[in-house]
Amino acid sequence: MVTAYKHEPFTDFTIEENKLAFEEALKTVKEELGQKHDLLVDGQRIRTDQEIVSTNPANTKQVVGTVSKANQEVAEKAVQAASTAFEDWRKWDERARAELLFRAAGIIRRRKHEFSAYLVYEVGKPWKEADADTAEAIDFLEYYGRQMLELKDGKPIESRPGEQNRYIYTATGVAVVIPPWNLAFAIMAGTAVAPLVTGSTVVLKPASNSPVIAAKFVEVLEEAGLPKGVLNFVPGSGREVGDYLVEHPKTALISFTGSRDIGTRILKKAAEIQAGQQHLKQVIAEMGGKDTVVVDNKANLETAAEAIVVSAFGFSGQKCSSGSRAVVHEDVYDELLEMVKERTEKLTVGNASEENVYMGPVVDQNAYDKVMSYIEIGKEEGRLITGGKGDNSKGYFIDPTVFADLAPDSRMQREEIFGPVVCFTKAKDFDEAIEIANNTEYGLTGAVISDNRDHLEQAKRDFHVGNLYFNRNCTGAIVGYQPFGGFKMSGTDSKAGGPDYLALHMQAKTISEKF
Ligand SMILES: NC(=O)c1ccc[n+]([C@@H]2O[C@H](COP(=O)([O-])OP(=O)(O)OC[C@H]3O[C@@H](n4cnc5c(N)ncnc54)[C@H](O)[C@@H]3O)[C@@H](O)[C@H]2O)c1
Ligand SMILES: N[C@@H](CCC=O)C(=O)O
Repeated sequence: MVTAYKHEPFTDFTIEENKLAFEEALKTVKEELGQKHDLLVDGQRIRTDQEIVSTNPANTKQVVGTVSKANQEVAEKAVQAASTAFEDWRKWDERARAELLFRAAGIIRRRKHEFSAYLVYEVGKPWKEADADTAEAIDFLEYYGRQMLELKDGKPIESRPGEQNRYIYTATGVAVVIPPWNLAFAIMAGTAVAPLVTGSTVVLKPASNSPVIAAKFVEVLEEAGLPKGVLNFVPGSGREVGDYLVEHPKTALISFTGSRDIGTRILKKAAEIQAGQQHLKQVIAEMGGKDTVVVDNKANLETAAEAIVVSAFGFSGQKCSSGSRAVVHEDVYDELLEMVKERTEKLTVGNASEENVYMGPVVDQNAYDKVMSYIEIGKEEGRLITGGKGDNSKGYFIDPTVFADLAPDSRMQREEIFGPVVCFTKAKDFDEAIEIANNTEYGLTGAVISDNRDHLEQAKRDFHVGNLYFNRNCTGAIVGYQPFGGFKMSGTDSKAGGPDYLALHMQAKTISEKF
């Protein structure tokens, strides 16, 4: 019997003991930084001459680790190993596969601060964000393990006298898993273990900004007892290794999380039938967002200001769920803008390894350049209220930035910026606010701050997003509580951390027997 699923609690760093424990973990991990991490193919560790050097975005001189880099030859071996291992792994008892996930969750829970400390150094996560990322990784392991136990006997269907019918789920085959760097632990771990627990084998190509945390996770799975070939770890270039894995005729399932451009490229490539391919590839693609906080005229403005600031600036706006747009009723627009400005100016920006830093850096030079160029566009399209400055002398720091008076169809209000920038647009009434909120090609998350029940009901019906929140921020979905995934160009709406997610990784089989 397993206990009922409950999400992993977040660490309260105001408790001295927790704060000291985290500082200790940061110190220990700092001493470990710079290690070399190998590829893993068919249970064999491989060290290559070519390496990915992972550095701390808050202090670019600090090397977090170097990770061997796969090429197409290694990728080929990884697919072949996964294909061979599949024949045995798919026959494992579902309970044994689920228990492996529970063991891995236990290992991570015991070393929770160590993993969070790696996230602080590798992607510049402030303490709380790093802690939440690790907690979510644990949640995915615990939740998907339990989901597999629920699905292991299939789902009930009707039988008739003399005829017994069954509906069961079977494993798919070789799964290629391509995660992003932003929820560097949670999404990487969650998207890797979902196919694993269903009996598929995995080739994991981590994001190049966060390969060290992925290498640490692979070690955990080995320690938990994962057999050789079942998970193969091949960090490498997206174009070279990513494309190769996606196109491979033995790839049966692709689980991608990342940008719209790469996601749509993968969907297209996966649809092309390769020589020797005998199946259609299943694709899960969770992509970008342009997420809106809508504020009504009858609303608690304290709640609204808090929701806008948390949604926009948590992890420096580098979440697909980040609320980069505020669409506000004209009656409360000026007052709310002033409240958001005040709150924003109180936020602390700095090296995420220090306590009480609200916002760390953005992840790399490309991200820095991209966000700074959007800030220039913002100055032309709107009115700069606060922020707007960056400093990349030591790390990639950008001030939390607020723009006002953006046209609904401006570039700032349509394109994903993926940085600490929020843009205000005025709406004459609630109907117009929802219309503006829906006017992007994305449909991932959204929030409505309103005390008007009719308007909340209207938003349920008409606000076209996969994750809709009322009277709170639009980030921070919790596994098992707020299954996550978007509409439109935000993806295939797979709802990670939800009851339907595992089924997307399997093939349903109907078995009918006459007596
Ligand atoms: N919807 C979601 O659940 C969700 C969650 C997190 C992030 N995101 C989105 O991810 C993006 C940020 O992450 P990112 O910068 O890592 O995205 P990205 O698209 O640049 O990269 C994602 C992954 O794809 C790989 N990749 C790159 N080129 C490839 C190719 N040609 N073939 C195969 N793989 C390739 C990368 O190496 C990385 O592992 C944002 O758009 C964000 O909104 C979405
Ligand atoms: N699931 C996360 C976002 C993942 C994308 O970056 C959230 O709900 O904030």
